[in-house]
Amino acid sequence: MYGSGPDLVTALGPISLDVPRGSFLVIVGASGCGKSTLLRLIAGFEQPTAGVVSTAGARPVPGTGAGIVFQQPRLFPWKSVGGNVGLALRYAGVPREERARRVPELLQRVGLHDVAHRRTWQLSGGQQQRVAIARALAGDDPLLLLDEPFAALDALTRERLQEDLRRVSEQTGRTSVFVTHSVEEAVFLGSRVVVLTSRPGQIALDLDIPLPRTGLEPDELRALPEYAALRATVSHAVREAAG
Ligand SMILES: Nc1ncnc2c1ncn2[C@@H]1O[C@H](COP(=O)(O)OP(=O)(O)OP(=O)(O)O)[C@@H](O)[C@H]1O
Repeated sequence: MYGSGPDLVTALGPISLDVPRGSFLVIVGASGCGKSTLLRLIAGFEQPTAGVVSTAGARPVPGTGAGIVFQQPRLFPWKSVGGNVGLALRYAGVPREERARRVPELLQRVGLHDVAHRRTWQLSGGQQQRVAIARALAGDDPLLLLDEPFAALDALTRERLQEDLRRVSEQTGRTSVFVTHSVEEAVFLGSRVVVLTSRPGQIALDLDIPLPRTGLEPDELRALPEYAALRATVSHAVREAAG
């Protein structure tokens, strides 16, 4: 709950979710249903009014244990692309020599190895969001939290970033929680999709996405009949949940 008295807002209803290590959970729901609140609870930025949140068996401590990517990349404009990633490594306590080795590695992962020396404001929106993802991966935190990271991007860039994030999540084995409005994005990225009802958000659908995580090209995956069926199921649940 937020606020009090006449300003009281119950953002989320009772929610019980267990996210196994290594899974990719996508939370979908209408605007204002509490998706970001749920993510902020997991990150430890908010405390639940009732109930318990625990990550890796302990109460989440803000700023530790999770790499976070927001809708806007929030990069440091006075630093180069590599400098932004290097700073995240420094905050994570990585020594200088190791930082020099790991910055190019992380940039390679998100397809930005050739722009390491550019200023971040010289990059496109999609490239900036790639830097934000590299930065979130830098801490080696087991958890990756992403709050509508691709919402501000054009459709083609968004698709590319979804494809790269799916690959990176497989390669790094991070446990990911990703918030979106997009059913398409949810089914493509998630190993599991949870649809929330409108506020106060509760679980309307909790669906495993048993699609192959490796071995298929993105277009092959999107062309599978099972893909279309899952998309239809989630889409139906989103419409029902919005009331
Ligand atoms: N700090 C706050 N103080 C008061 N109310 C808040 C606060 N943060 C969120 N809310 C309210 O809680 C509800 C859920 O907000 P939240 O941002 O979690 O929803 P959301 O599903 O992420 O929305 P969107 O998809 O539009 O980003 C909304 O009604 C919002 O106005």
